[in-house]
Amino acid sequence: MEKVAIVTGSAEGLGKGIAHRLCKDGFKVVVHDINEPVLNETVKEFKESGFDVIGVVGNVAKREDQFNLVKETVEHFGRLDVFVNNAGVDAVTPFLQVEEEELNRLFQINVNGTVFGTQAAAKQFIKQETKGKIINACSIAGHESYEMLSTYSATKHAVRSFTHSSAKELAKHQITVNAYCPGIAKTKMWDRIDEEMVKHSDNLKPGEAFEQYSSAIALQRYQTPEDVANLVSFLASDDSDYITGQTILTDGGLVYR
Ligand SMILES: NC(=O)C1=CN([C@@H]2O[C@H](COP(=O)(O)OP(=O)(O)OC[C@H]3O[C@@H](n4cnc5c(N)ncnc54)[C@H](O)[C@@H]3O)[C@@H](O)[C@H]2O)C=CC1
Ligand SMILES: CC(=O)C(C)=O
Repeated sequence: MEKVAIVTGSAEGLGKGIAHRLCKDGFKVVVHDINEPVLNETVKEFKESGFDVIGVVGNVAKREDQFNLVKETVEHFGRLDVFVNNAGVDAVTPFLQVEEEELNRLFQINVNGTVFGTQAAAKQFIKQETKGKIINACSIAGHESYEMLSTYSATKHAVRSFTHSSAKELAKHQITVNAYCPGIAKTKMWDRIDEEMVKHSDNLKPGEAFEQYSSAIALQRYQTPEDVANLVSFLASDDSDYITGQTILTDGGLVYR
């Protein structure tokens, strides 16, 4: 029996890399994103590679969209086995200038989105009477708090906490909840972070914030979506069945916990 996985925010970036890897691992995959045109391109590309995928448009911050995502998945593929809460957004702001709009936007997407996704997936696993795997996007910023990234870091600390508490509550249903904590990956997220850090600095040039963060990586290279997907592939596999409530760093040696 082929298993079914959902990856939120997977039209591009780390999510796309994760969805691609799960397809290669033999999963039927639901590619999901708020950005419909890019989502359609990714679904087309995956289908041309022979992968069994569908695309669903939605906003993780909306509870109804998250439950609808699971409903559409089950209607199409008949079941759900893995839910990856990958979608997330960033903000670069000096702490004294952080406004309510930023706090609401980041918490609604990064935290509420993860909670709603976890609830929707767990209810489906319980209904199916099967084990299930929930895998959350945390970050090095869920273990360490960064200057100019205070709201973002707070949301990722919250994701880490929800990973722990939901894992404790859902374990009796044989549902595991774990998180991957990437370091510095050159996706559009880091392009935006670099651009904003330059704006808030007197001496940084474009690319230099990314270079500064990357230069601290022990393995001496920035992260690729494949690096992240390697960990998520393991967390989605039966080999991780005895692991729950863990928020695992995959950062090339940057934050040590
Ligand atoms: N890039 C990095 O270095 C790191 C990224 N992460 C986390 O990994 C995850 C993926 O990051 P990236 O791929 O770098 O980001 P990205 O910005 O490159 O891609 C994010 C994707 O999520 C989608 N998305 C955004 N808001 C959404 C919403 N409300 N509903 C549905 N989809 C939405 C976007 O359209 C985009 O396709 C995020 O949770 C991020 O916080 C964690 C650590 C490091
Ligand atoms: C984007 C991100 O999680 C960091 C801290 O680089």
